[in-house]
This record gives sequence, structure tokens and C-alpha cells, in this order.
Amino acid sequence: MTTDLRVVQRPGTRTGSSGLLEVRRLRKVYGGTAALADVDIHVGRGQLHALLGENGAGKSTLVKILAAVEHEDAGEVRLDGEALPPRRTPRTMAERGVVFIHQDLGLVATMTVAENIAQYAGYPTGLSGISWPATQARAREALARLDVALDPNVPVGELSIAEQAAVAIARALVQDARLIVLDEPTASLAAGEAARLLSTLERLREKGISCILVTHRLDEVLSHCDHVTVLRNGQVVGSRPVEELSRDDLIELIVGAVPEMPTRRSVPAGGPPRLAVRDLSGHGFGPVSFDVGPGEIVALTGFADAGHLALASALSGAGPIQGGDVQLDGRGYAARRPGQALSRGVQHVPAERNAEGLAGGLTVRENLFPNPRRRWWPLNHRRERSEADHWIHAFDVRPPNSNATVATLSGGNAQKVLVARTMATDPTLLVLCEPTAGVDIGARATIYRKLRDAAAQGLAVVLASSDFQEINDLADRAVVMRRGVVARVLDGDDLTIAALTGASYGN
Ligand SMILES: Nc1ncnc2c1ncn2[C@@H]1O[C@H](COP(=O)(O)OP(=O)(O)OP(=O)(O)O)[C@@H](O)[C@H]1O
Repeated sequence: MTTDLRVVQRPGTRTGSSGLLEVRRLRKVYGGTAALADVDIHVGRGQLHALLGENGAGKSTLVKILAAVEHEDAGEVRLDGEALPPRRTPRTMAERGVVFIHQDLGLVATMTVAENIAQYAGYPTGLSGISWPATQARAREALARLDVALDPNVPVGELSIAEQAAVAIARALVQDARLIVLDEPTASLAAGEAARLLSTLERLREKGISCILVTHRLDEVLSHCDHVTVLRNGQVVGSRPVEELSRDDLIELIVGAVPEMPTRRSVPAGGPPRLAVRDLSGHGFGPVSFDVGPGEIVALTGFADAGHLALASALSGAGPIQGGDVQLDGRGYAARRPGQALSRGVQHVPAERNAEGLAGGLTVRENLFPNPRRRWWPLNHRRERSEADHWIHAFDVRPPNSNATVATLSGGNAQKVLVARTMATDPTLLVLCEPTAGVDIGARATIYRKLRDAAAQGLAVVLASSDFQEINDLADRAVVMRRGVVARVLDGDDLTIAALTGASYGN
């Protein structure tokens, strides 16, 4: 069926027949490997166009070339019929109304909504300098175009993530955006928040503004996007209107075959808890109590500001604890620093992969074994290499080269290295924050299987995740948080995506 789908653009759908962006035979080679090999993409006016593909397929490379932070080796980019110069700059793109929104949204938390919206387009001025009433009015008007009512005087840091995303889109509107490119904006949003962001994008359709959405979340593509282009190994393997595709069609296009997802375990864990958390409180959460038994995978979840990620950080010594008690294997455990957590066998995948998790300038092997002396003394380089190869193979890290610098890996492949590192050390407790954010569906199935296998050996896992599908597939129990405290605990047949969504909203 994959070959049947190698059809580019069907005319006359709501994808819009008049083209805004034409990418023709685009090519980019890094060190002999073609990240993009003669890629053609057509984005219609007012079209919500999803760009999909497995990890390393070439999506970010394409986005970087559109943003003019990288340049193509060959090919052409046309916007509204105009061929853009090969040596264009980010300013060339901004002047033509191409705006980029990355996962971190690029907002300044301490500045108000109106100030953030004025950040790039400039502040309206009057006789005595900046006109604050005009700045606020323009922000209000841009938000109204998105049907979002927010006070322009509120600091952005006080808003929910979904509201912040609306501010980023409003900022694009005041820059007269014709094309907005969003690189995984929903990767760490819970279902309800992601849906709100996507409905905001849908509103741009009537205004003739086009969007390219890079995502690994297939359900949002099926329910919100008009057209989909799938890349594999730097080539377009399908470009079709969404209405012609099922979920399985999409998965087959992305990874070649529908991977088998592990099913949730039905037998509850026995024995005393490995982790017992009592009335724990810290920045943004508490008091919270829950247990994790041997072999159990317990999810902490909720909307972005629910406190579940802060709680997970505190459990791994990366965030402050203000009160309460934690026991690990029957002994008091109060990790004030990550080093203390590591010495008790607690391994952590932080949500901020680049800032806190990986050293981009070091190799995959060095990132897998940051302290080989602790593992092997005297140092045994051959063993280190062969173990690195084992983990690279087990997690299907691409390219499968332990000497590759982590900064040259695609986002999803870097994430696989981070998760592999936590499991390479025989941990007693894993604390995983958004472990599969940015990871494609094939690699996700691999990570889930590894976690299941490790849990079957008695490992305890805390899974802080906003991905309700992931929790539904993997967790034995879900602790749903709202405003820093436990709103509901779901397990067995009660643990469903609908129940997770309802509990996150406080139903
Ligand atoms: N600076 C670089 N040097 C060497 N190789 C690179 C560099 N940047 C990207 N690559 C390679 O180009 C290929 C495409 O990477 P890209 O980041 O575009 O993938 P992606 O589709 O965005 O993946 P992901 O879903 O994991 O983010 C990968 O094989 C990657 O390792």
C-alpha cells in the first residue's frame, strides 16, 4: 500500500489548490548522508499541512532550510511563485511572512502578553515614545482573531502552556505571517491542551494563512490537519489529503509496518512498595502521596502546570523538596542533588533533553557511559565500545555509530540515547519525564517493550508523561494531578484515555 500512496497533491480538496510554498528537488547532505534527497513539497494557501516521518527522516533539516539557518545543497524554494535566493537569511523569510514557532515557543515569561506580541513586529509609537494603549489594543486584536480572550497585561509566565502557544501564534499574526511553521509544538502537551492549540491553528485556515506542523502525534493529524507529507530517509514517501488516510495507513507510511505495541499488564504488583511517597511537597506540587511496587509502572500526569513534572524532578534530586517523606526500598530517601539519587540507583530522564540530559558535543558512547571508571576499573575501552554497540542496537539508534557526536543526531535518536543510558546501569528506580517526546512510533514501541521487560525484573518506574495514549498503553496505575495535588488515581479498566482527560479537567 505504501507505493499506492506515492501520489503528490490531489487537486480540488480543501487543501486549497493555489500554492503558497513550493519546495522542489531539495537536497541536503551531511558528511556523505543525504538528510534530504530531492524532496518536493507543495503547501496550499490556508492549508494545515502535517510533516511526518520517523526519527532522522529529515523533518528538522527541512524546517531549518525553510528558516534559512541551513542552506540547501541543491533544489529550490518558491514562496507565492517567487524563487527565493539560495543564500537567503532568516530576515529574508521573516520579511516574506514565514514565521517559526518552536517547542519552547520563544516567549519571555516575565514580559506581558502585549510586550511578547510586540517583540518582533515592534511597538506602536506616539508623540512621546511607545504607546502602551496601542500596544495592548494590537495584542487584544491579534488574540481576538484567534478567538482567544486574554488580558494583555498579564505576564506570560502566569499563563497555561496552551495560552502561551496562543500568544506565540498571535505574535506571528502581527508579523503578517502567511506561513507559520510549528516544530512539535504539542510534544509535551496533554490531549486537551494540544486540541486547544490545534483548534487555534484551524482558525487561521479561513484567513488564508498556511501552517506546517511537525509532529509525531498521529491522532492530532487525523483530526485537525488537511494534508500530510511523510518523509522517510530524506525522501517523500507519500503526500495526501488527510481524509484519504487511516491511522494504520499513516503508520505504515512512517515506519513501513504497524509495530506491535505491548499490552498493559493485568496482574497487580505484590510485595512492599519500592518507592513510598508520603505528603511530599516542593515547588509547584504537594502534598502528594503514592507508592510504586516492584515491577510497577506508575504514571504521574495532568496538564502542563499540574505539578507532575516538578514532582518527578524532585524525586530524582533535580528539584527542591520542601516537606514530607520518601522511602526507597524501606530506607529514607531524600535526594537533594542528582548525585545522591544516582548513588541510590535512581536514574532520571529529564524533560529538558538538551539542557539537562545530554552533552551535545560528546559522542553517543560518552553520553551512554558518562562515568566509565565507575563501571569498569581498570578502564576497558573495548568493553565500553561493545556495550555501547549493544545499547545502540537495542534502542535502534540511527546512525548506529557510537562515535557519532550527539549534536548531529536527530531529536528522536538523541532521546533514545538518553533513555538507553538510564537502563544501562541496573537502576532500582527509573524516573522518566516525557521519555518518548519527539520519538517516532516504531522507536516508541521499542522503548515500551524495554520498560516492560525491565519492570518484569522488579524495576520500579515513575513515568511523568502528558501523553495519555502512552499512559494507557504502558502504565499500571496513573496518578492524575491538578494544581499540584492528586486529583484522581486510575488503574485497571478505569485507566482509559477518556478518564485521564476527564480527571485532568477536574471531572
Ligand atoms: N549537523 C549535522 N551533522 C550531521 N548529520 C546531521 C546533522 N543534522 C542532521 N543530521 C542527520 O540528518 C538526518 C536527518 O535529521 P533530522 O534532524 O532532519 O531528522 P528528523 O526527521 O527531524 O528527526 P526527529 O523526528 O528525530 O527529530 C539524520 O540522519 C541526522 O543524523
